[in-house]
Amino acid sequence: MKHHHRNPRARGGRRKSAPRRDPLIGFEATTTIREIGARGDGIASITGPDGSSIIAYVDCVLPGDEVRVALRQKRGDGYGAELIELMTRSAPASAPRCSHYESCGGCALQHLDDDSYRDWKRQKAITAVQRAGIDPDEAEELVGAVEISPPASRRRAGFAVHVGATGVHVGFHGRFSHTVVNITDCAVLHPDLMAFRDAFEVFLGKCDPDAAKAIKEVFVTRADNGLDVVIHAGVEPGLDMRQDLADFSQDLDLARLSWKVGDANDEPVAARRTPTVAFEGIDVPVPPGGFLQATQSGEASLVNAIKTALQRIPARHVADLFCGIGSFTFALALGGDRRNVVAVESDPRAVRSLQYAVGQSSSPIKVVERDLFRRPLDKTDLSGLDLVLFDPPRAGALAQCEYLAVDGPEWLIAVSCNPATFSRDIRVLRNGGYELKQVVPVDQFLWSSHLELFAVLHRPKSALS
Ligand SMILES: C[S@@+](CC[C@H](N)C(=O)[O-])C[C@H]1O[C@@H](n2cnc3c(N)ncnc32)[C@H](O)[C@@H]1O
Repeated sequence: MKHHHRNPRARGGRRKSAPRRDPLIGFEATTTIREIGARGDGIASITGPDGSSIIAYVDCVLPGDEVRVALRQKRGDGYGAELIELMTRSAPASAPRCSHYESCGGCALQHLDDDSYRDWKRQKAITAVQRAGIDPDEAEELVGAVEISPPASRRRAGFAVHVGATGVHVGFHGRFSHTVVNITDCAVLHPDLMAFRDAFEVFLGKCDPDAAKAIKEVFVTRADNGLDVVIHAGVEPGLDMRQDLADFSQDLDLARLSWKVGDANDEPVAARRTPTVAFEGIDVPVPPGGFLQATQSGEASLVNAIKTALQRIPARHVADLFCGIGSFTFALALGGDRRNVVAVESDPRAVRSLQYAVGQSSSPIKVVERDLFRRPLDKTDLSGLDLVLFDPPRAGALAQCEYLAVDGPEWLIAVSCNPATFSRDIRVLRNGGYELKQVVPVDQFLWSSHLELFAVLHRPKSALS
């Protein structure tokens, strides 16, 4: 299959402007893609000018593709390389699902057909399980089918903003550049987020350009009762901007719009109603920019997996660690039977939101503000628990897992957004006698290389004696 498709966006190998410190930047070569790597890009070896072998990471390619590439930036043990020419396509590729695929850096795997994509994600989960020390056949058996969120379902996004001589740009950063690509269509974001983006671009075009230039990013979360928007800017908004934003919020019926400068707390500029999400029918206020699972269907997959696991876990006393505003807390406390839950979280605003919802609903939940990296639950805290669920940020929960490995309860549920730290943490728990019983891969970041993992672990009481 010959293509000879010259990439129109490739910038060629001889750029005059920026001084080149690394002589390999800009070096061009022809090669064949070996495999798709963990970040979703193609991996190939090229021969450098001195005959040495260099690893190149190339976007939007398939294994077996013959390509001409130019090295653009140092990346780990190799170089991020730009596709200059797709000389031979190895297999039919899926047509791009949006008009920005080649220029926008948001998706890495749109060009895979649906089956290859599903296999790639499942294999990523299997690899993570193997890296926890489990042999390939067992890993293959443990990992279930991938639960993939549908297109147009992502409910939170951060748009980069650039206002300058080239006009107003609201979108995502391009591949190998700091340019903001004005995304006019997107196959992954919920239509409400895209409608906001379009309106915000028009709004900025009408604002005083100097005031608009201060805006760097805008984060949008789709709560159950409207959008929660946080604008990140270099300076405080002036009076005119405040008034314009209040009008804009009213026109778009936004739930809340806040403004944030640096690390300062976000200041609500238009708080028309408190954004809320419902967990097990209980409305929980969402703090500005607060964490939610990226899609509603991903959240539902995780909650279903928890409820299914609870059917065979005889738990009365449960801890929900890194609980956020309670995506799983209410399911643990109220799903099927009532259980006593201790919910632990370090973000004070998330703690206050959850506390408020617990108070309103008289749920059997105690909310504790605590930094679990510095002060993991210890032997005393863990005694009396039947089940601990932990859902840490990307860094994982190493310190907590070290305590669990020694003094943890019979059952654990691990939820992870980072397969690398998942493998490390599960390895620690297995060394403590836990057995991995089940892994469900949940894909909330369609066509990206990200993957969420849900796992159930069990340590028979006899293993401790
Ligand atoms: C991946 S989110 C999960 C939140 C919640 N389980 C959910 O599904 O909505 C990770 C949570 O860990 C919290 N977190 C981060 N570092 C923490 C720490 N050192 N101690 C306790 N919680 C922390 C974050 O604020 C965030 O709410």
